[in-house]
Amino acid sequence: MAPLLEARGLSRSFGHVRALDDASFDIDAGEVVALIGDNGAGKSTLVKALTGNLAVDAGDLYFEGRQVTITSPHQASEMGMEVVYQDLALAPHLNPVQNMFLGREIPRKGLFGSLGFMDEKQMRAKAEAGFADLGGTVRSFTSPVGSMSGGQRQQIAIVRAISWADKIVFLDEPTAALGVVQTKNVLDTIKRVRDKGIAVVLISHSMPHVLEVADRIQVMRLGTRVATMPAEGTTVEQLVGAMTGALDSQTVNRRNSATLEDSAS
Ligand SMILES: Nc1ncnc2c1ncn2[C@@H]1O[C@H](COP(=O)(O)OP(=O)(O)OP(=O)(O)O)[C@@H](O)[C@H]1O
Repeated sequence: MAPLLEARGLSRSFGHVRALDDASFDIDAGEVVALIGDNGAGKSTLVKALTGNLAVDAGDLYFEGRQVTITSPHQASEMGMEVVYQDLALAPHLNPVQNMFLGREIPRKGLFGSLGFMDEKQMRAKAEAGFADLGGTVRSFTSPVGSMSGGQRQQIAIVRAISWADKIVFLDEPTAALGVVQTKNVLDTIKRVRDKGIAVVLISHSMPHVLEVADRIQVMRLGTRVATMPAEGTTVEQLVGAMTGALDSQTVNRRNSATLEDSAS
């Protein structure tokens, strides 16, 4: 069966920097694929190219087996794909329900048709169902999200994304700057998203998190995919080796061990 989303030979340069250099990618429905690579390897650029946020110089995209051109984030949304960026793009003064429907309010039908108001009751019910479904730990639907913890905000952003995306959610460093308990909650949320049949693309620098939650790992180096491996049976040392190019040498040298320490902390 064809992958849900596949990229072949994507290239994109910024001046003399080849951010993507013949890069490939693929993900199946209901699969968690981690995208790893050193700083500047091209992970964010690849996600932008896959979700209509960046035009490529060359390469082809296939969605559910059909060749497609995705020219805007709106088009990606319509196809069932959402991106959760590191800044989460939540409005801090609004509550989780209002954030979930920001820009997508459900109009209330009145005697004279849509009056342009949000149907608060309907939105709240949908939001609560979304959170209950994912077993999230968000306790208040009425407090501003700015008053909530980083882990809760991350979960709100994920629930918002999957409320609108039924095919693929892209998460850019969702556990960065989170504590142990909050990280666990977010990783559990990712697993439940996968269990709903929604594919998850996870950009992460944390190898332990990647190994815990991903089904498959795609390694990028210098703008291209250099390795794809199943998470099961793969070690942090092998991932670091693939990222740095040391895998073939079978030796994890001192520098890699240091990188390992950094990423595991
Ligand atoms: N808009 C841009 N203008 C110029 N150069 C860019 C632009 N976007 C990305 N690049 C360059 O492309 C390369 C790949 O960047 P990208 O952000 O995709 O890497 P990354 O793997 O996501 O890195 P990180 O882990 O640090 O976020 C880098 O050398 C970066 O400086």
